[in-house]
Amino acid sequence: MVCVRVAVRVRPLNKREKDLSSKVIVHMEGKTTSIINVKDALTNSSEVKPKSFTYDFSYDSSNDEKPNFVSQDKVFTDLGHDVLEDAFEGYNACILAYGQTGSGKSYTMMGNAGDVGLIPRICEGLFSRITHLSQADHTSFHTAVSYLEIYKERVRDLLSEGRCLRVREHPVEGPYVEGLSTPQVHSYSDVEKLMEKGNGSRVTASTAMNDTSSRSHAIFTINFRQAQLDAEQPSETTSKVHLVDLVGSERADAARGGWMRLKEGASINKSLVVLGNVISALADMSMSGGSKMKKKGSFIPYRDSLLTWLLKDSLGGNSKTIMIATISPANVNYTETLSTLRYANRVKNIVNQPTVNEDGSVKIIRELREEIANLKALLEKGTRVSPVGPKQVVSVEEKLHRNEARVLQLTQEWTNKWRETQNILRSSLAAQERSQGRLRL
Ligand SMILES: Nc1ncnc2c1ncn2[C@@H]1O[C@H](COP(=O)(O)OP(=O)(O)OP(=O)(O)O)[C@@H](O)[C@H]1O
Repeated sequence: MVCVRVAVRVRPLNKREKDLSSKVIVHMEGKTTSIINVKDALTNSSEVKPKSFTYDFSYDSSNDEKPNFVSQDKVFTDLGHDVLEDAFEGYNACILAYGQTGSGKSYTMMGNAGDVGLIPRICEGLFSRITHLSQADHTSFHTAVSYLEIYKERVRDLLSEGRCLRVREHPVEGPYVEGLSTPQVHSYSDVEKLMEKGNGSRVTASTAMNDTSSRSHAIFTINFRQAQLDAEQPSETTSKVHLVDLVGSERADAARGGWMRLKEGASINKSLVVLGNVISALADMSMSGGSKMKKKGSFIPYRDSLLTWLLKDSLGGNSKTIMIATISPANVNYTETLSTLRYANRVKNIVNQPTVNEDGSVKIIRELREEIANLKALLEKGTRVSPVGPKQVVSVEEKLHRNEARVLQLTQEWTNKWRETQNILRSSLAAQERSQGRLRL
């Protein structure tokens, strides 16, 4: 069981805030983020105390001349590296960016040209590790990505011209988007092209806080599988990495900037309200050690919005999850910033149960091998000091032979499947190279 980790990141003052002669009211020291209400400070300075919150990380990106300034690279080193580590160990991982419009969610997740964010850095890191590992041993990798947005409670496939799709639930695998494009990718440049295509399809609008404000939740997912045959012991794990840029968290308010149509506002609001409800229910449950849920028979309302339904595993389930809450440093955004800090504080209490996603037959082979080792130890003991009767030794021997035969058969089946996958991979790579004119025949 692990808690959701939370990072808070403050951006520099933007033009609008500077034009309003805004004051910087957010300060960070170590893991602590403090906020002062400037209005209070002006009326009665002696009684005003900053409100302080402690998170796993407090990132000050407000001024690159400050000694504690946190760059895109530092965010990746702290958080992105862990996500890569999780993926290679076979865990699911998720990063969610939450915050007011224009506070830096897209900057943190996607970034700007020349100053890219977590998603491109994680994908680049993934392929540089794959290249390194493929040279060192016989591991094979399969990577596919998808990119969708949820706009007005509808899922749009960003890799397929924004086609609207339905969400369904598989009895074992859980919720999924039916017909979502999940192209296989062989290199970082493959991913770059897809990201560019997807980003171009996102619904954006100009707001008072942000010239290109995203009006939807965007979920970029990496489906990653690795398989290896080491000393006749196969290993195969899969990992799903969700990288999520949520819509601005301010309340739906038609008066704010005058840009938000009511219907859009209401549905954007709805999914964030449900996300808040899910987070509250999960936080309450973990704070009461699970007893509250059992007693009240209540449930987590994942299905009340598409966002929470699709992210069910990431929130309270099988995933190592990180939330990055982005905030503005300016006094004009005091109320929104304080609400984001409180929200992030609540998320810290969510407990997840990540497990390594191991292939079913590989798991059986590993368990059988463990049992074989135990049986052998038992037999050895039996022949030396004879603690078990001869009849029992025979049954242990029989069991040992049965297990060894089963391991041999399963390993053979798995190896055939592995070789087949490698062949498919090789021919798909060759086809791609041919189509790009790189292969000289
Ligand atoms: N840490 C930062 N350093 C420098 N510039 C930043 C930082 N964070 C955000 N910005 C800039 O602020 C502007 C708004 O940021 P961004 O688009 O990431 O906000 P957002 O939270 O995704 O907003 P929305 O919800 O409206 O999509 C952009 O021009 C971005 O480049």
